[in-house]
Amino acid sequence: MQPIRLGLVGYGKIAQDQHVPAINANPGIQLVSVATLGQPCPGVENFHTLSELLEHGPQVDAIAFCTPPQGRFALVQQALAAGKHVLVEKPPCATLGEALALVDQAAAKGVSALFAWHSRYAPGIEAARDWLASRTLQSVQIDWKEDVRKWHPGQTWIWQPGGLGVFDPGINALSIVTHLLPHPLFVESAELRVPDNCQSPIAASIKMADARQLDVRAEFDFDHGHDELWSIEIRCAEGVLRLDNGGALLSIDGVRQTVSEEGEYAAVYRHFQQLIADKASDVDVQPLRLVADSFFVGSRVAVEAFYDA
Ligand SMILES: NC(=O)C1=CN([C@@H]2O[C@H](COP(=O)(O)OP(=O)(O)OC[C@H]3O[C@@H](n4cnc5c(N)ncnc54)[C@H](O)[C@@H]3O)[C@@H](O)[C@H]2O)C=CC1
Ligand SMILES: O=C1O[C@@H]([C@H](O)CO)[C@H](O)[C@H]1O
Repeated sequence: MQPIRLGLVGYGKIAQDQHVPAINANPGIQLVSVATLGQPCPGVENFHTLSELLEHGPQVDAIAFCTPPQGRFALVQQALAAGKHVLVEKPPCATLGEALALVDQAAAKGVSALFAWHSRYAPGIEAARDWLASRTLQSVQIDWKEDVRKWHPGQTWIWQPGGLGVFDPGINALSIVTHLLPHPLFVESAELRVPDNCQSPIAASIKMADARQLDVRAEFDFDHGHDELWSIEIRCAEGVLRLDNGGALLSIDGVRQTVSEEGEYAAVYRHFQQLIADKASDVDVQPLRLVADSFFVGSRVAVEAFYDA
């Protein structure tokens, strides 16, 4: 069977750190071209724009999008209009409306679309989901804290409208809990702490619940120390489940559990391959809805200016 011929748009940090290594390790996918405004990708044909890639590059079956969320909607629409399958990094778009439009447009074109909530593919997630399925949930505590200087060095887009600020990593935690919990969540209140020189928050506290009043709290911090804290603790009547290191580690009542050995992005691309084979899509917008609602109801607290350097 011929490998999927893949184009990629936005050869930046995550494309270099995760996407290209995962693609190169998957014999069923071949990266053939890149469109990017930054440094070119070795070993493939490079272009500055998606239009040039589509018009002058080698034939592609699918396109992966690793650009910032601002402006991504028009790019993905262009790929869908050309009949390409699409894999879209999180968050899928800068707004909920754009994401919902992509869902409809992919279905109308009959191509496969994947909103790549990469944290849902962390090694401990499916084992956690299986354990929780028969448990009585009591409360959820999310602590998602990292250093933006380490994970987004010099990326000014993240502080601009549509860049989400601390919700850029925080949405990963929301993608996990919306995958693990049985009922939809609603934002009850939020506090967004916005630096004087930024358009998006550097920290946030969010209170959520489901229709059965499950108490779900989240603390996000983008100005955390060098050692990340990416943890979710779910207290149940039968015991306490804890995901650490972004879902890579799973413990139940303090006992470490056996988890998958597959990395997040290897699993993302294996899932994309399967969706194309099944002529299906996986385009959940719940995490983005919770972010949008946090911005709707969140109180703003001005905090001191943030400087990357
Ligand atoms: N930095 C990280 O650790 C992670 C980032 N992500 C997500 O991946 C996306 C990208 O993030 P990063 O790679 O960190 O950003 P980045 O700023 O390092 O890379 C973005 C790339 O897109 C290119 N670009 C921008 N507009 C373009 C356009 N119109 N056409 C072609 N290329 C264009 C830029 O030249 C740059 O190379 C974001 O949505 C982010 O949430 C996901 C997981 C981890
Ligand atoms: O999606 C994201 O993940 C974190 C970090 O790379 C941990 O995986 C990053 O801040 C955010 O964009």
